[in-house]
Amino acid sequence: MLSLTLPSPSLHPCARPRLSDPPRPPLPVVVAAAASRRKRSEDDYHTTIKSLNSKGRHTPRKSLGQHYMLNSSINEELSNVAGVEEGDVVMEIGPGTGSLTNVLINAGATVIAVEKDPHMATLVRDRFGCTDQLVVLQEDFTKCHIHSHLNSLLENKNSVGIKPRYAKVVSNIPFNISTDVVRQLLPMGDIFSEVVLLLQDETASRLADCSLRTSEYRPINIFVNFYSDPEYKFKVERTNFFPQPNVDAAVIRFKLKQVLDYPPVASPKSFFSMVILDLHSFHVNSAFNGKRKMLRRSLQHICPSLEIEAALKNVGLPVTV
Ligand SMILES: C[S@@+](CC[C@H](N)C(=O)[O-])C[C@H]1O[C@@H](n2cnc3c(N)ncnc32)[C@H](O)[C@@H]1O
Repeated sequence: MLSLTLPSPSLHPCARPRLSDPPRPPLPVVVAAAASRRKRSEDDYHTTIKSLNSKGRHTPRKSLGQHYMLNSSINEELSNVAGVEEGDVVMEIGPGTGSLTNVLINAGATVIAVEKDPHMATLVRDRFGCTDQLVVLQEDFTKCHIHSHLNSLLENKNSVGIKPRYAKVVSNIPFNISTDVVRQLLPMGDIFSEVVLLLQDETASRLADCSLRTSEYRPINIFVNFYSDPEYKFKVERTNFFPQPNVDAAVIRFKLKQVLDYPPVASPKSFFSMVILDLHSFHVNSAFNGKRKMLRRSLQHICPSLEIEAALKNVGLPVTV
């Protein structure tokens, strides 16, 4: 005969002690924290599909880049690449069914998850209902006030003495907001130490592997290298997602620089106005506009050619460069 054994209530993370329970000796802080967190099991193909089929909506939304991760070892790797550990604060963009969220929580992090789709926000909230390790914000990340959300969480951690000085970002993001995410997060070295993203493979290589003085080096590379040290970590085949996208993905890590480590420019704003026209779209102007033009001509909208020539001489470049 099949017999089902219910887990002991005292093992459940939400279980409260009963009056009839015998008194327990106090646990050391680290052990107590780990014990209060029962490891939730890994997500695989079946759990992800089951979770998507729950609550009556089945079809992933293309407009929101909903390609769900089916391979929990890739989620583990994402967390490892960011070195997520007990007490960390991690921001996750687009938790979806919560498969990566689960890994981050199991690693001991407090997760602040920003999900645009109200259906998925409810799903992930319900999944982790009783934990204090998760805050779900139903918001569009590209319009989110990250500093205000993060600062209060980091301050709370600080007050109990286990504040990591910086938070981390670990996310499998919709490919269509990659540029927005990079533009928004990389200048935030004051609150994040690293940003680990699962992006379209081609985008990840373009952001991490381009070297100066090659034709692939674009304005966005100047931006990325100004604010961070990027590193392409590994490729993720498209077969790991549901529904399967038309392209492969890859994990990239950006180690964010502190303000003191930025290249020495008078102000980042005026520097970027010289090399890039529009930081929102990375449309080019200025130095990148017309690579065959002389700089003294293409930068004329910033200051007179004579001043540009003097500046070029000052750094040892020919005035016709
Ligand atoms: C590629 S799926 C990843 C889901 C989940 N993290 C996983 O690995 O299976 C992207 C998720 O981001 C959400 N999303 C799309 N656009 C968003 C935005 N602008 N802000 C926040 N979340 C967004 C989608 O609803 C979806 O849940």
